Amino acid sequence: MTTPPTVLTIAGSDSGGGAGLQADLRTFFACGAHGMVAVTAVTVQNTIGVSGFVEIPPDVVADQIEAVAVDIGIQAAKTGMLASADIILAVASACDRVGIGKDGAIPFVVDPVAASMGGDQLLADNALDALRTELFARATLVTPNLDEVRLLTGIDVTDVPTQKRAAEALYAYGPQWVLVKGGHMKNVDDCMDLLYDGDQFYELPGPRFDTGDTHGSGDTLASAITSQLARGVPMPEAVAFGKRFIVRSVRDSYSLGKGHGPVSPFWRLSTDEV
Ligand SMILES: Nc1ncnc2c1ncn2[C@@H]1O[C@H](COP(=O)(O)OP(=O)(O)OP(=O)(O)O)[C@@H](O)[C@H]1O
Ligand SMILES: Cc1ncc(COP(=O)(O)O)c(N)n1
Repeated sequence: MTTPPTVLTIAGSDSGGGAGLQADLRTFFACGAHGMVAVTAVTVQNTIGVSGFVEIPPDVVADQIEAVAVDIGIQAAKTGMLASADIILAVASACDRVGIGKDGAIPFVVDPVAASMGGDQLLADNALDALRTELFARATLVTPNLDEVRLLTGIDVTDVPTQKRAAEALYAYGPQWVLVKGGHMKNVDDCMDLLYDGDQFYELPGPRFDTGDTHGSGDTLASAITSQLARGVPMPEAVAFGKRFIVRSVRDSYSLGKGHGPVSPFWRLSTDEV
């Protein structure tokens, strides 16, 4: 069998299996990629919320990245929960050593996870600066949701013009591409994500499903995009694929436990095409 593209997630574990590295690996698999993991934190989590987490020592996070890079090779990488400024610094320098990032050969998707969908904090307050200066500057693509946009830029996105202004503000931190996700936009019937390359805006419209079962939607979207970048697909097409992928996965999300159920990439295991 042909070796599939090899992709790395640098992310936290969700014991409930809905988000985090579990969602990333599930999506990589559904997209035909070989998934690898540098674990950053182990959360104690279910569908109701996150009751705690322990961080992996920063040098162990860096060692995981280097171990897979020197042996297996990485064709694209993404980040999820990074927990602390020290882990961010360790990830940034490991990325430089192995060539991950816009100045290296390996596409790098930075999903600036700050909190769970239930509002539990997953990133230390003092880590926002490191996220902006160390990771955004190295990123091929950053994929903030509207709460993360507010934390990172102070901009309250309420419509398409403010979504565009936020994309411009985030682009100033140095990523090659910015995707401002519209899942948290209030009082709208659709979910429009906006891609920006410093010059052109690309609108990615999509339906809004009336469901609370969207746990892991951000991770799933970023992982689907990463799996395409690993194949050398150009960014606008990779993001368009990711959007089609997440629309199907939210449509097929399922209820689990007493809280928010996960989005599901299982539809991709049937013979249906996106
Ligand atoms: N109810 C919904 N119906 C359809 N698409 C949705 C819905 N909610 C989110 N999405 C899509 O899912 C993706 C993730 O969006 P969102 O803005 O919710 O990011 P996120 O907050 O990082 O996700 P999460 O925290 O739930 O993992 C986007 O493409 C968004 O448009
Ligand atoms: C380990 C981990 N990583 C990421 C998320 C964000 O996902 P969501 O916003 O759907 O809760 C999470 N809850 N847990």
